[in-house]
Amino acid sequence: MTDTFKFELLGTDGKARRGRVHTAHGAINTPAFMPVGTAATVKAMMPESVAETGAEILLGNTYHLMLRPGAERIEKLGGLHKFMNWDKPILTDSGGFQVMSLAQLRKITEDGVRFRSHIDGAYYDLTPESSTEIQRQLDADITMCFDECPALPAPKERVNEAMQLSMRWARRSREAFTHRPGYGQFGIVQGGTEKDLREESVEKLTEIGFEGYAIGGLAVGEGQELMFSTLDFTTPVMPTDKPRYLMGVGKPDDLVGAVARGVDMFDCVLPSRSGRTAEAWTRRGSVNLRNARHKDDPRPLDENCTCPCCKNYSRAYLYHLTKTKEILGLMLLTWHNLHYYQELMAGMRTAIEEETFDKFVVDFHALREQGDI
Ligand SMILES: CCOC(=O)Nc1nc2cc3nc(NC)[nH]c3cc2c(=O)[nH]1
Repeated sequence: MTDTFKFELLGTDGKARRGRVHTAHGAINTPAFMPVGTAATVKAMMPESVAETGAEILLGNTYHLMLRPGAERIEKLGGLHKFMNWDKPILTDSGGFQVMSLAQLRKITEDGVRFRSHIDGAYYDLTPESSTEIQRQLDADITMCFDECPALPAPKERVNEAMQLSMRWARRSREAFTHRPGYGQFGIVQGGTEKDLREESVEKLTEIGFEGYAIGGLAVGEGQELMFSTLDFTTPVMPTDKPRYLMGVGKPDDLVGAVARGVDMFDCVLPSRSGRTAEAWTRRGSVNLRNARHKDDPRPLDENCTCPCCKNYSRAYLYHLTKTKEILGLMLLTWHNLHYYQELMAGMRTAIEEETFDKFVVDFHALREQGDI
């Protein structure tokens, strides 16, 4: 536990960074991957199992939790850590992105967003102030600013409008934030794939001052090349003494490329969602367990993986569980995928410490080109 929120930059290798974020509920080694615990659970996983994969922080979704069971209820029950039996750090999103992707009818005004719940159709408002208050009620160690993420491709004018609105909302989010030792708030850089807009957004956010800075507005359909080129001119103008968090990313090769471009933290539903759609991620690429070629295969998913799924179960068994829609299939594949993602992050942390990150990247891609998985 720590009483002050801080980021230690422990080492670098090129633009890749090795660090540690200290929060009220513990430390997070970076580069770090955050499993997504949408409705106060990482689907198909016990929290103890999530911790066993090596995860040191989880992401909670404000939009889902405000609708059900409600932030007040979770606050009364002692906060999200107690509610879901996770005593390590939690980062909550601000709800903005999920409202735009999940809610029915939504109306954006200068004040915030009015929307209808996708659950019961009731009307709700989210503003920078109410989003920040909800995240406080959840007792999030890291609170995110309320922002607007435009879908890409979009005309520069539209991207600029969304960025300027998000910067005004960032100031209101900061003013509504309750400063407590060990708790931090991250600003969210917007600006699409436009260099000048990204630079202006960083300038405006660092003027306000946050404990960390997220890169929003990406992984929204722009493709990996445009995402990487945007990172190439965005991370260099971001503060070096604060964590950088790329939201919603990504596939293993996205993570490796983004760490190489100076990103410290990630979240993505991919490993847990793939665990429920019979897709396993391995160091050699992804494996679809619905494919009949696995029916008689006695090998584990990955001989080199040390997770309970690879240590004790064959592909034939995983294929059987998939075909029969057995719950254990969801559990084992989710566990494996989250374990693999944490192994990938641990490997990158070690490579940066040893200044062998370039070799790590070469080996990472070589294994994936060998095929035969
Ligand atoms: C996780 C904290 O994010 C927020 O509070 N706002 C926000 N969330 C995003 C989530 C995203 N997921 C993806 N791809 C899967 N892209 C995203 C962008 C944002 C964003 O700009 N802003």
